[in-house]
Amino acid sequence: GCALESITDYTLVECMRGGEVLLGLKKRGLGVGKWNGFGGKVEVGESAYEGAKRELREECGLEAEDLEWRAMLLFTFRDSGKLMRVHVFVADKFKGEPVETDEMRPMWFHKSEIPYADMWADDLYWLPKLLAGDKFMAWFDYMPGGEHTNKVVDSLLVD
Ligand SMILES: Nc1nc(SCCc2ccccc2)c2[nH]cnc2n1
Repeated sequence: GCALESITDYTLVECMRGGEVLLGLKKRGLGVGKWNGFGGKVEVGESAYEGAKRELREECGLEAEDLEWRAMLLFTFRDSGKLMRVHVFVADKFKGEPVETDEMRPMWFHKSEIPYADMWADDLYWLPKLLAGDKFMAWFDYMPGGEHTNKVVDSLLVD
């Protein structure tokens, strides 16, 4: 096995409105060409909560009133030895309309029409749980070929 070099904290915000979820088409960087929630690295000196609000604002201009923490996703990448710890929040109160930026092209999708074929492969395993209102932790282990095995998806009984 390879030693895991380092852990990096990221955020991911799923904005919900009347049965729809706001996704953005990533225009550059990690996950380019995939639809995803809004997020990025947690910066030194900020909390995951503050980082989530900042990334949402930077990536589509939405100002979330309050975010609810709902999941923690661990991604291990065997080829690089990197470990991503992603803090997932849901927002259903926000000001403004989403706008396209050079990072993301935002679009509302009905919960029954999520474009999983154009998203990270693991999203199929955990996004439905999030949309169902669950709180959970999950670990996805990515092999060099890009395949992943879902090691653990564990519902949390926290409130
Ligand atoms: N949905 C989803 N998101 C990510 S990274 C999310 C955090 C991030 C990182 C960098 C830029 C923007 C957002 C994933 N990684 C592996 N599977 C994944 N699924």
